[in-house]
Amino acid sequence: MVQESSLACDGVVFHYPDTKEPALHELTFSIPAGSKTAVLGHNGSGKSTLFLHAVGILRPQQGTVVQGGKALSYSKKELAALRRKVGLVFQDPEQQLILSTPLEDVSFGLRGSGMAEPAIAARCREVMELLNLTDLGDKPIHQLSLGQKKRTALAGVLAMEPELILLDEPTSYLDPLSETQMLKGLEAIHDKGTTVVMATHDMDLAYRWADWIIVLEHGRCRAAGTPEEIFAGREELLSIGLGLPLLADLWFSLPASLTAGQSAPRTADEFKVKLHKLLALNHSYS
Ligand SMILES: Nc1ncnc2c1ncn2[C@@H]1O[C@H](COP(=O)(O)OP(=O)(O)OP(=O)(O)O)[C@@H](O)[C@H]1O
Repeated sequence: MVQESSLACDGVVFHYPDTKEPALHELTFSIPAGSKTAVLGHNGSGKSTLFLHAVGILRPQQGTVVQGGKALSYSKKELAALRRKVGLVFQDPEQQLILSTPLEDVSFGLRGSGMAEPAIAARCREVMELLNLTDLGDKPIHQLSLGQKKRTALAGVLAMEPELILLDEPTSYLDPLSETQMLKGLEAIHDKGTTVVMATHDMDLAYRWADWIIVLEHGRCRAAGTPEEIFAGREELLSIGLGLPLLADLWFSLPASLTAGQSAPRTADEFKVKLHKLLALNHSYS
């Protein structure tokens, strides 16, 4: 069965003015609809440039961007529809937050969509509760911490209920509690059928969170697949040059005779269960 794609690129080339190398270099990949996709890649590999193409802020000089099965044509009407369907959360919340308080900012897009005031209030309440922002609704944005600002920027995008949400480094600089709150919000929107795509340098997060992974290198797609395929072994991981997730590193450091034929565990709990089984099995043969 061919899996429906939420976002795809076919041979996309994009060169910023006055730069030597293209930022996107015949980039081709597909992100399955309904997936939780992590986009991995070194600094400068093209992740942010790709996201700007996905929302139509940048337009490829060659190739096509496909959203919901349709190649973008960049007509005014289509771009307006695209921005309702695809939400982008910037790495730096300062680029996104434009009003004075979280409540004003989160309701801004909804007001623009012509929604009635009681429905706007209910939607804002729901997303702010989901991201633990309820008590901060009227606080001046410039007094919020970075984690609170990042969650406010996400709330503004979630309120619009996009089909596809793209997040550029959503958990960078967050403490563990803020990261958990952010991931809880993403889980809730994913459960409703939204495709969630995040660019991240956090290999441990990508490893435990994603169900589809894309690896960019110099603006090209170096690898794409399920975490099991991408993180199939130490050599593959090292050849991608992005470092090993801790759990995969520990798993692959066990004797191969013990782990043969088994996929590496993706959460600490899964790791403990697999390890206990291996130890029990090994003990019964000794
Ligand atoms: N506005 C710009 N003008 C010129 N070059 C740019 C611009 N924005 C990005 N680039 C270049 O395009 C390439 C891809 O950058 P991009 O920001 O997409 O990478 P990234 O993978 O998101 O990086 P990071 O992990 O550091 O956020 C880099 O070589 C970068 O220097």
